[in-house]
Amino acid sequence: MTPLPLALTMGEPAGIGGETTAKAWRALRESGPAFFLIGDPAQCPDVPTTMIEAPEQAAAAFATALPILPRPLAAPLRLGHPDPANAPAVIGAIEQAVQLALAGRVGAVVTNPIQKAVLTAAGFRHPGHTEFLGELAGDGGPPVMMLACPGLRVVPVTIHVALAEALRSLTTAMIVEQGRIVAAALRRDFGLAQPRLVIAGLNPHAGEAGTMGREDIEIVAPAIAALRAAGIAARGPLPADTMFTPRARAGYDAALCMYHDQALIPIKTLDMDGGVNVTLGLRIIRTSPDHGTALDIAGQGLADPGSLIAALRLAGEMAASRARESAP
Ligand SMILES: NC(=O)c1ccc[n+]([C@@H]2O[C@H](COP(=O)([O-])OP(=O)(O)OC[C@H]3O[C@@H](n4cnc5c(N)ncnc54)[C@H](O)[C@@H]3O)[C@@H](O)[C@H]2O)c1
Ligand SMILES: N[C@H](C(=O)O)[C@H](O)COP(=O)(O)O
Repeated sequence: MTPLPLALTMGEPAGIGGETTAKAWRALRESGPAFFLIGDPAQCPDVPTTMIEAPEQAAAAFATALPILPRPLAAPLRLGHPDPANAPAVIGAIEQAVQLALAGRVGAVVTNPIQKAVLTAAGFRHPGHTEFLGELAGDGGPPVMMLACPGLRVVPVTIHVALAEALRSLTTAMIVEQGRIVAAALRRDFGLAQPRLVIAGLNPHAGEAGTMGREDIEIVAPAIAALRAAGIAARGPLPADTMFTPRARAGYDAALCMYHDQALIPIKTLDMDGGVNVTLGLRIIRTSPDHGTALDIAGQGLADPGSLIAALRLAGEMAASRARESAP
């Protein structure tokens, strides 16, 4: 059976998404996975494109041209210069991709990066895709952000909030709920029978026995005990400064971190061009490159497509694995 195509959203049209999409199509056109762009043909002027009316037409066209399900831009495309007038198309592409995934017409949603402040200025209420997707396709719990590259998976328990707010909002219950979602996803989608989780401490030296803050004793440690009581292999709180060394990384399958940059600095430093952002805890599969819109290099031919290619490949693998699981 031919796999379902992947829906790739336009992202911020003034960013590098069009360039990396075209480069990814060139890299994957023979091997797959087949995907189509929900976007405007002006985004990809350097590759052959073909307009499709439905996802079902994408696979047959993919080897010879990049299939595009058209969503025209309201304002002319100027690379490096986002126009809020295009925000409805950017948001609409995400909504359309999710609807197609919920209807079982695409295998997964892959998102190109959005320029968050531009969407916010246009009235978008969500700080990122993760939170928006939680609203569109949540599965009863919170959406969970996991970034993955060969040899490292990280999960920021608090995501797109100011650091002061992250510290205020962190609770034992959040860590436990996300730990459960991560363990279940690693079993289901990543083939790990008994995933090993580590939990970062919040404070320097994981609080140094309470002498550098009591959060690790009062918030983080009880979460680890609860996860262990639920049969999940979890340990910590670990001092965050040493838990990403090669030796330490060999001892776990995913690291839960207490705030955004604690998780994302190590993985982007290790593998900016190969890391993939996966949203767990949804009713659909969603992946994304780990980088942003890179407005500073848009239109210069410098954008590395590696992370988008990795995101498309991982989405294809996850979709194939779920299709096998649900086959009679
Ligand atoms: N999934 C997403 O939608 C997503 C992810 C991350 C950031 N963003 C958004 O992107 C915007 C810009 O964010 P930022 O500047 O912090 O990060 P960024 O990843 O866009 O850029 C950081 C630096 O890395 C470079 N870079 C990024 N991707 C590259 C690539 N593929 N090839 C070569 N160089 C690359 C850029 O030129 C820049 O110098 C913000 O609005 C942010 O919120 C969106
Ligand atoms: N926090 C992510 C990062 O820095 O890479 C990024 O902003 C993506 O978030 P969404 O997938 O929620 O848009």
